[in-house]
Amino acid sequence: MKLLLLGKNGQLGWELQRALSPLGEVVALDRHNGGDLANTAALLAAVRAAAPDVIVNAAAYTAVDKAESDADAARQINATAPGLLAEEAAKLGALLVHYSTDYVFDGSGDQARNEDASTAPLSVYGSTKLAGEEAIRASGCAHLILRTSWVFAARGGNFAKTMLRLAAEREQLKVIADQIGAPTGADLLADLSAHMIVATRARPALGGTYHAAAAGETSWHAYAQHVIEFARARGTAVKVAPEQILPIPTTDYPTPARRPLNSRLDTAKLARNFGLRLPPWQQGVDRMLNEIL
Ligand SMILES: NC(=O)C1=CN([C@@H]2O[C@H](COP(=O)(O)OP(=O)(O)OC[C@H]3O[C@@H](n4cnc5c(N)ncnc54)[C@H](OP(=O)(O)O)[C@@H]3O)[C@@H](O)[C@H]2O)C=CC1
Ligand SMILES: Cc1cn([C@H]2C[C@H](O)[C@@H](COP(=O)(O)OP(=O)(O)O[C@H]3O[C@@H](C)C(=O)[C@@H](O)[C@H]3O)O2)c(=O)[nH]c1=O
Ligand SMILES: [Mg+2]
Repeated sequence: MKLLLLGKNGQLGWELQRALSPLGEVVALDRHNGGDLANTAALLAAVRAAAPDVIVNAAAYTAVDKAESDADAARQINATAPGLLAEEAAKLGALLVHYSTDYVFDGSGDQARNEDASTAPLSVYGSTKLAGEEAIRASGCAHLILRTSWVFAARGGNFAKTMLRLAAEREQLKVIADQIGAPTGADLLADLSAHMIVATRARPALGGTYHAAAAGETSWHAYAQHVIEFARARGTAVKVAPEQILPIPTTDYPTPARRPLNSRLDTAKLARNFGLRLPPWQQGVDRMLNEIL
Protein backbone atom coordinates (compact mmCIF):
# COMPACT_ATOMS: atom_id res chain seq x y z
CA MET A 1 0.00 0.00 0.00
CA LYS A 2 1.22 3.53 -0.79
CA LEU A 3 0.35 6.32 1.63
CA LEU A 4 0.62 10.08 1.20
CA LEU A 5 0.95 11.97 4.51
CA LEU A 6 0.34 15.73 4.61
CA GLY A 7 1.34 17.93 7.54
CA LYS A 8 4.13 15.54 8.57
CA ASN A 9 5.69 17.82 11.17
CA GLY A 10 2.65 18.74 13.27
CA GLN A 11 1.87 16.98 16.56
CA LEU A 12 -0.16 14.33 14.80
CA GLY A 13 1.82 14.28 11.56
CA TRP A 14 5.01 13.44 13.43
CA GLU A 15 3.38 10.48 15.17
CA LEU A 16 1.78 9.36 11.90
CA GLN A 17 5.21 9.17 10.26
CA ARG A 18 5.96 6.45 12.81
CA ALA A 19 2.57 4.73 12.95
CA LEU A 20 1.96 4.53 9.19
CA SER A 21 5.41 3.20 8.33
CA PRO A 22 4.53 -0.52 8.82
CA LEU A 23 1.60 -0.23 6.40
CA GLY A 24 3.64 0.41 3.27
CA GLU A 25 5.54 3.13 1.43
CA VAL A 26 4.89 6.51 3.05
CA VAL A 27 5.45 9.75 1.11
CA ALA A 28 5.50 12.42 3.84
CA LEU A 29 5.09 16.06 2.89
CA ASP A 30 4.96 19.42 4.60
CA ARG A 31 4.43 22.87 3.20
CA HIS A 32 8.11 23.08 2.17
CA ASN A 33 8.32 20.01 -0.08
CA GLY A 34 5.21 20.12 -2.25
CA GLY A 35 2.55 19.68 0.44
CA ASP A 36 1.43 23.30 0.90
CA LEU A 37 -2.34 23.29 1.35
CA ALA A 38 -2.38 26.97 0.40
CA ASN A 39 -0.88 26.16 -3.01
CA THR A 40 -3.64 24.19 -4.69
CA ALA A 41 -1.86 23.55 -7.99
CA ALA A 42 1.28 22.21 -6.33
CA LEU A 43 -0.77 20.14 -3.88
CA LEU A 44 -2.78 18.44 -6.63
CA ALA A 45 0.41 17.82 -8.60
CA ALA A 46 1.94 16.16 -5.53
CA VAL A 47 -1.11 13.91 -5.05
CA ARG A 48 -1.14 12.90 -8.72
CA ALA A 49 2.60 12.23 -8.71
CA ALA A 50 2.33 10.04 -5.63
CA ALA A 51 -0.85 8.22 -6.80
CA PRO A 52 -1.42 6.89 -3.27
CA ASP A 53 -3.87 4.25 -2.06
CA VAL A 54 -4.39 6.29 1.12
CA ILE A 55 -4.12 10.05 1.73
CA VAL A 56 -3.70 11.03 5.38
CA ASN A 57 -4.21 14.74 6.00
CA ALA A 58 -2.73 15.91 9.30
CA ALA A 59 -2.22 19.49 8.09
CA ALA A 60 -4.56 22.14 9.44
CA TYR A 61 -4.85 25.78 10.45
CA THR A 62 -4.98 25.20 14.24
CA ALA A 63 -4.37 28.72 15.64
CA VAL A 64 -7.89 29.11 17.01
CA ASP A 65 -7.74 32.78 18.04
CA LYS A 66 -5.67 33.91 15.05
CA ALA A 67 -8.21 32.32 12.70
CA GLU A 68 -10.82 34.88 13.78
CA SER A 69 -8.88 37.61 11.93
CA ASP A 70 -7.39 35.33 9.25
CA ALA A 71 -10.50 33.54 8.05
CA ASP A 72 -9.51 33.28 4.38
CA ALA A 73 -6.33 31.38 5.18
CA ALA A 74 -8.11 29.16 7.72
CA ARG A 75 -10.81 28.34 5.17
CA GLN A 76 -8.29 27.55 2.43
CA ILE A 77 -6.34 25.14 4.66
CA ASN A 78 -9.17 23.62 6.71
CA ALA A 79 -11.93 23.46 4.10
CA THR A 80 -10.97 24.18 0.49
CA ALA A 81 -7.81 22.07 0.36
CA PRO A 82 -9.39 19.05 2.11
CA GLY A 83 -12.27 19.26 -0.39
CA LEU A 84 -9.81 19.13 -3.28
CA LEU A 85 -7.93 16.24 -1.67
CA ALA A 86 -11.25 14.43 -1.41
CA GLU A 87 -12.00 14.96 -5.11
CA GLU A 88 -8.57 13.59 -6.00
CA ALA A 89 -9.07 10.65 -3.64
CA ALA A 90 -12.39 9.91 -5.35
CA LYS A 91 -10.69 9.93 -8.78
CA LEU A 92 -7.85 7.71 -7.55
CA GLY A 93 -10.09 5.36 -5.61
CA ALA A 94 -7.98 6.25 -2.57
CA LEU A 95 -9.06 6.31 1.08
CA LEU A 96 -8.83 9.81 2.62
CA VAL A 97 -8.11 10.01 6.35
CA HIS A 98 -8.82 13.42 7.88
CA TYR A 99 -9.08 14.94 11.37
CA SER A 100 -11.65 17.27 12.85
CA THR A 101 -12.52 18.75 16.18
CA ASP A 102 -14.88 19.13 19.12
CA TYR A 103 -15.04 22.81 18.07
CA VAL A 104 -17.59 21.90 15.33
CA PHE A 105 -20.14 21.80 18.18
CA ASP A 106 -21.58 24.68 20.20
CA GLY A 107 -20.87 22.87 23.46
CA SER A 108 -24.31 23.30 24.99
CA GLY A 109 -25.52 20.85 27.63
CA ASP A 110 -23.45 18.39 29.63
CA GLN A 111 -23.84 15.13 27.69
CA ALA A 112 -21.30 13.51 25.38
CA ARG A 113 -22.18 14.04 21.72
CA ASN A 114 -22.22 11.28 19.14
CA GLU A 115 -21.43 11.60 15.43
CA ASP A 116 -25.05 12.41 14.52
CA ALA A 117 -25.37 15.34 16.92
CA SER A 118 -26.05 18.63 15.20
CA THR A 119 -23.06 20.87 14.58
CA ALA A 120 -23.00 24.61 15.32
CA PRO A 121 -19.45 25.95 15.50
CA LEU A 122 -18.76 29.06 17.59
CA SER A 123 -15.50 30.07 15.90
CA VAL A 124 -13.90 30.53 12.49
CA TYR A 125 -11.63 27.56 13.22
CA GLY A 126 -14.65 25.39 14.07
CA SER A 127 -16.70 26.48 11.07
CA THR A 128 -13.83 25.98 8.63
CA LYS A 129 -13.13 22.52 10.09
CA LEU A 130 -16.82 21.68 9.68
CA ALA A 131 -16.77 22.92 6.07
CA GLY A 132 -13.78 20.61 5.45
CA GLU A 133 -15.72 17.63 6.82
CA GLU A 134 -18.73 18.48 4.68
CA ALA A 135 -16.65 18.83 1.51
CA ILE A 136 -15.12 15.40 2.13
CA ARG A 137 -18.51 13.76 2.74
CA ALA A 138 -19.96 15.46 -0.38
CA SER A 139 -17.09 14.27 -2.63
CA GLY A 140 -18.16 10.64 -2.42
CA CYS A 141 -14.59 9.48 -1.70
CA ALA A 142 -13.87 6.66 0.71
CA HIS A 143 -12.98 8.43 3.94
CA LEU A 144 -12.36 8.32 7.64
CA ILE A 145 -12.94 11.58 9.50
CA LEU A 146 -11.78 11.40 13.12
CA ARG A 147 -13.12 14.15 15.37
CA THR A 148 -10.84 14.53 18.35
CA SER A 149 -10.16 17.03 21.15
CA TRP A 150 -7.43 18.84 23.10
CA VAL A 151 -4.56 17.12 21.27
CA PHE A 152 -1.15 16.92 22.95
CA ALA A 153 2.19 15.33 22.04
CA ALA A 154 5.75 15.30 23.30
CA ARG A 155 6.75 17.09 20.09
CA GLY A 156 4.97 20.29 19.12
CA GLY A 157 2.98 22.96 20.91
CA ASN A 158 0.01 22.28 23.17
CA PHE A 159 -1.81 23.44 26.32
CA ALA A 160 0.14 21.14 28.69
CA LYS A 161 3.45 22.55 27.54
CA THR A 162 2.13 26.11 27.79
CA MET A 163 1.10 25.42 31.41
CA LEU A 164 4.54 23.96 32.27
CA ARG A 165 6.21 27.07 30.86
CA LEU A 166 3.87 29.50 32.65
CA ALA A 167 4.16 27.55 35.92
CA ALA A 168 7.92 28.06 35.85
CA GLU A 169 7.60 31.80 35.12
CA ARG A 170 4.62 33.04 37.17
CA GLU A 171 3.45 33.08 40.75
CA GLN A 172 -0.21 32.87 39.78
CA LEU A 173 -2.14 31.23 36.94
CA LYS A 174 -5.80 31.69 36.10
CA VAL A 175 -7.25 28.83 34.11
CA ILE A 176 -10.73 28.21 32.76
CA ALA A 177 -12.60 25.61 34.81
CA ASP A 178 -15.95 25.49 32.99
CA GLN A 179 -14.80 24.10 29.62
CA ILE A 180 -14.88 20.29 29.83
CA GLY A 181 -13.21 17.84 27.48
CA ALA A 182 -10.64 15.07 27.11
CA PRO A 183 -6.96 15.63 26.30
CA THR A 184 -6.06 13.15 23.56
CA GLY A 185 -2.54 12.00 22.65
CA ALA A 186 -1.32 12.36 19.08
CA ASP A 187 0.54 9.05 19.47
CA LEU A 188 -2.69 7.26 20.30
CA LEU A 189 -4.56 8.94 17.43
CA ALA A 190 -1.83 7.94 15.01
CA ASP A 191 -1.91 4.31 16.14
CA LEU A 192 -5.69 4.33 15.98
CA SER A 193 -5.52 5.72 12.45
CA ALA A 194 -3.23 2.91 11.32
CA HIS A 195 -5.58 0.25 12.70
CA MET A 196 -8.58 1.96 11.12
CA ILE A 197 -6.87 2.22 7.72
CA VAL A 198 -6.11 -1.50 7.66
CA ALA A 199 -9.64 -2.44 8.73
CA THR A 200 -11.35 0.00 6.34
CA ARG A 201 -9.27 -1.13 3.35
CA ALA A 202 -10.48 -4.67 4.06
CA ARG A 203 -14.07 -3.57 4.72
CA PRO A 204 -14.93 -0.27 3.00
CA ALA A 205 -18.33 -0.07 4.72
CA LEU A 206 -16.44 0.94 7.89
CA GLY A 207 -15.69 4.35 6.33
CA GLY A 208 -17.35 7.46 7.79
CA THR A 209 -17.10 9.99 10.61
CA TYR A 210 -15.93 8.90 14.07
CA HIS A 211 -15.43 10.54 17.43
CA ALA A 212 -11.98 9.61 18.77
CA ALA A 213 -11.04 11.18 22.09
CA ALA A 214 -9.48 9.76 25.24
CA ALA A 215 -11.77 8.33 27.93
CA GLY A 216 -12.74 10.41 30.95
CA GLU A 217 -13.13 14.16 31.16
CA THR A 218 -11.52 17.18 32.78
CA SER A 219 -11.47 20.97 32.67
CA TRP A 220 -8.56 23.03 31.39
CA HIS A 221 -8.00 24.04 35.04
CA ALA A 222 -7.88 20.46 36.36
CA TYR A 223 -5.70 19.47 33.40
CA ALA A 224 -3.29 22.33 34.22
CA GLN A 225 -3.20 21.26 37.89
CA HIS A 226 -2.51 17.66 36.89
CA VAL A 227 0.40 18.66 34.66
CA ILE A 228 1.93 21.16 37.07
CA GLU A 229 1.68 18.88 40.13
CA PHE A 230 3.24 16.05 38.12
CA ALA A 231 6.16 18.37 37.29
CA ARG A 232 6.47 19.54 40.90
CA ALA A 233 6.57 15.94 42.14
CA ARG A 234 9.34 15.30 39.61
CA GLY A 235 11.44 18.10 41.07
CA THR A 236 11.05 20.25 37.94
CA ALA A 237 11.30 24.02 38.57
CA VAL A 238 7.77 25.27 39.37
CA LYS A 239 7.24 28.82 40.65
CA VAL A 240 3.45 28.82 41.09
CA ALA A 241 2.15 27.47 44.42
CA PRO A 242 -0.65 24.87 44.18
CA GLU A 243 -3.24 27.27 45.65
CA GLN A 244 -2.25 29.93 43.12
CA ILE A 245 -3.52 27.89 40.16
CA LEU A 246 -6.88 29.62 40.17
CA PRO A 247 -10.04 28.28 38.53
CA ILE A 248 -11.93 30.92 36.55
CA PRO A 249 -15.07 30.95 34.42
CA THR A 250 -14.81 31.40 30.65
CA THR A 251 -16.37 34.84 31.07
CA ASP A 252 -13.23 35.94 32.99
CA TYR A 253 -10.87 34.96 30.15
CA PRO A 254 -11.84 36.92 27.03
CA THR A 255 -10.41 35.54 23.78
CA PRO A 256 -11.04 36.44 20.11
CA ALA A 257 -12.58 32.99 19.47
CA ARG A 258 -15.48 31.54 21.44
CA ARG A 259 -14.87 27.99 22.64
CA PRO A 260 -17.43 25.30 23.54
CA LEU A 261 -18.11 24.68 27.24
CA ASN A 262 -18.96 21.03 26.66
CA SER A 263 -16.43 19.22 24.45
CA ARG A 264 -17.41 15.70 25.55
CA LEU A 265 -17.32 13.25 22.60
CA ASP A 266 -19.12 9.91 22.67
CA THR A 267 -16.78 7.26 21.21
CA ALA A 268 -19.23 4.32 21.22
CA LYS A 269 -19.32 4.12 17.39
CA LEU A 270 -15.55 3.62 17.26
CA ALA A 271 -15.81 0.81 19.80
CA ARG A 272 -18.79 -0.77 18.04
CA ASN A 273 -17.43 -0.67 14.47
CA PHE A 274 -13.70 -1.19 15.06
CA GLY A 275 -13.47 -2.74 18.52
CA LEU A 276 -11.05 0.08 19.44
CA ARG A 277 -11.09 1.87 22.79
CA LEU A 278 -9.14 4.89 23.96
CA PRO A 279 -7.69 4.76 27.49
CA PRO A 280 -8.27 7.46 30.15
CA TRP A 281 -6.67 10.81 29.29
CA GLN A 282 -4.31 10.71 32.31
CA GLN A 283 -2.53 7.67 30.87
CA GLY A 284 -1.39 9.50 27.76
CA VAL A 285 -0.68 12.79 29.53
CA ASP A 286 1.52 11.07 32.14
CA ARG A 287 3.38 9.22 29.41
CA MET A 288 4.11 12.51 27.63
CA LEU A 289 5.17 14.16 30.90
CA ASN A 290 7.53 11.28 31.64
CA GLU A 291 9.03 11.80 28.22
CA ILE A 292 9.48 15.59 28.29
CA LEU A 293 10.36 16.27 31.95
N1 LIG B 1 -4.32 20.49 18.36
C1 LIG B 1 -5.52 20.19 18.87
O1 LIG B 1 -5.80 20.43 20.03
C2 LIG B 1 -6.55 19.53 18.01
C3 LIG B 1 -6.35 19.24 16.69
N2 LIG B 1 -7.34 18.67 15.93
C4 LIG B 1 -7.11 18.40 14.52
O2 LIG B 1 -6.12 17.39 14.45
C5 LIG B 1 -5.30 17.60 13.29
C6 LIG B 1 -3.84 17.62 13.70
O3 LIG B 1 -3.63 18.70 14.60
P1 LIG B 1 -2.22 18.92 15.33
O4 LIG B 1 -1.22 17.94 14.83
O5 LIG B 1 -2.48 19.02 16.77
O6 LIG B 1 -1.87 20.38 14.79
P2 LIG B 1 -0.48 21.13 14.69
O7 LIG B 1 -0.79 22.57 14.74
O8 LIG B 1 0.51 20.52 15.62
O9 LIG B 1 -0.01 20.74 13.22
C7 LIG B 1 -0.64 21.24 12.09
C8 LIG B 1 0.30 21.08 10.93
O10 LIG B 1 -0.33 21.64 9.78
C9 LIG B 1 0.65 22.32 9.08
N3 LIG B 1 0.13 23.33 8.19
C10 LIG B 1 -0.46 24.50 8.48
N4 LIG B 1 -0.71 25.18 7.35
C11 LIG B 1 -0.27 24.42 6.34
C12 LIG B 1 -0.22 24.56 4.92
N5 LIG B 1 -0.68 25.66 4.32
N6 LIG B 1 0.29 23.57 4.19
C13 LIG B 1 0.79 22.46 4.77
N7 LIG B 1 0.80 22.27 6.09
C14 LIG B 1 0.27 23.24 6.84
C15 LIG B 1 1.53 22.94 10.12
O11 LIG B 1 2.75 23.25 9.53
P3 LIG B 1 3.60 24.53 10.03
O12 LIG B 1 4.16 24.13 11.36
O13 LIG B 1 4.62 24.68 8.95
O14 LIG B 1 2.63 25.66 10.14
C16 LIG B 1 1.63 21.82 11.14
O15 LIG B 1 2.70 20.96 10.82
C17 LIG B 1 -5.84 18.86 12.64
O16 LIG B 1 -6.77 18.50 11.64
C18 LIG B 1 -6.55 19.58 13.76
O17 LIG B 1 -7.59 20.42 13.29
C19 LIG B 1 -8.54 18.33 16.46
C20 LIG B 1 -8.81 18.55 17.79
C21 LIG B 1 -7.82 19.14 18.67
C1 LIG C 1 -2.87 30.05 28.36
C2 LIG C 1 -4.20 29.95 29.07
C3 LIG C 1 -5.29 29.41 28.43
N1 LIG C 1 -6.48 29.33 29.06
C4 LIG C 1 -7.64 28.73 28.39
C5 LIG C 1 -7.99 29.27 27.02
C6 LIG C 1 -8.69 28.10 26.38
O1 LIG C 1 -10.07 28.13 26.72
C7 LIG C 1 -8.04 26.89 27.03
C8 LIG C 1 -7.06 26.15 26.16
O2 LIG C 1 -6.17 27.05 25.57
P1 LIG C 1 -5.56 26.75 24.16
O3 LIG C 1 -5.08 28.01 23.56
O4 LIG C 1 -4.63 25.60 24.24
O5 LIG C 1 -6.89 26.29 23.45
P2 LIG C 1 -7.20 25.98 21.98
O6 LIG C 1 -6.07 26.36 21.10
O7 LIG C 1 -8.52 26.54 21.72
O8 LIG C 1 -7.29 24.38 21.97
C9 LIG C 1 -8.04 23.81 20.92
O9 LIG C 1 -7.23 23.70 19.77
C10 LIG C 1 -7.94 23.30 18.64
C11 LIG C 1 -6.94 23.16 17.50
C12 LIG C 1 -8.86 22.17 18.85
O10 LIG C 1 -9.28 21.52 17.87
C13 LIG C 1 -9.46 21.95 20.22
O11 LIG C 1 -9.79 20.59 20.44
C14 LIG C 1 -8.60 22.48 21.33
O12 LIG C 1 -7.52 21.62 21.66
O13 LIG C 1 -7.37 27.37 28.20
C15 LIG C 1 -6.62 29.76 30.38
O14 LIG C 1 -7.71 29.68 30.96
N2 LIG C 1 -5.54 30.29 31.03
C16 LIG C 1 -4.32 30.41 30.43
O15 LIG C 1 -3.36 30.90 31.05
MG1 LIG D 1 -4.03 26.29 20.46
